[in-house]
Amino acid sequence: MITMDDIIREGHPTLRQVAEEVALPLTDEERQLGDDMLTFLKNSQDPEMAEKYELRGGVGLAAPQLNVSKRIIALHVPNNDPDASAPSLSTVMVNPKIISHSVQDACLKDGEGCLSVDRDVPGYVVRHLRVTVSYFDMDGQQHKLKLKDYEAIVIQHEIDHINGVMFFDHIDDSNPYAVKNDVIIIE
Ligand SMILES: CC(C)(C)[C@H](NC(=O)Nc1cc(F)cc(F)c1)C(=O)N(CC(=O)NO)CC1CCCC1
Ligand SMILES: [Zn+2]
Repeated sequence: MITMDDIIREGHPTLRQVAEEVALPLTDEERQLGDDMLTFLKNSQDPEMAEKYELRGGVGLAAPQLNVSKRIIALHVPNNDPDASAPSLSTVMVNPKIISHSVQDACLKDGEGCLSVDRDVPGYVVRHLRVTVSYFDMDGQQHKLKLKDYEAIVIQHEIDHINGVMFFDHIDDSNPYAVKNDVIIIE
């Protein structure tokens, strides 16, 4: 199973590479990797597993964070209302691509962190409020998905990783909380 020891940290060159497109059908190894990535996210959000294996609660993970420079990401975004059983978004995406996005930008009120970054980097990370993403699932089926708000932020953070971009690259160091007039601030 994947633990925090398998996640490479800021400074590792693989985090700055543009990851390779994945040929379809996936090899068994690539399929196993996708499964393991999604399982890590589920484990990280399970209080017992997170405590037992010292996992940081994660909502998204990209293969380059496991030192695998391939365009595979996993997302496991819990549903806002706690009693809803199903998460709002739980999937592995192969060769994900943003095919359109809103003019409207947004950022998380509390800024962002990263499983590969062991320090706090304050500031607003301005992203698109809404995105339309094309991707393949692990069976090779193509999907087109419209996401907004927090889910859109998460997927943009993960797609950045397969392009060698880190969240703090988007922060204006001279004024970390600078926002152009109409950026939606997501609570
Ligand atoms: C870096 C970390 C703080 C662990 C961040 N989690 C998070 O922001 N909140 C969170 C965690 C949960 F488990 C359940 C929940 F509803 C919310 C995260 O997983 N990522 C993913 C990452 O580092 N991917 O490479 C960073 C987030 C910043 C904005 C979107 C993803
Ligand atoms: Zn990250």
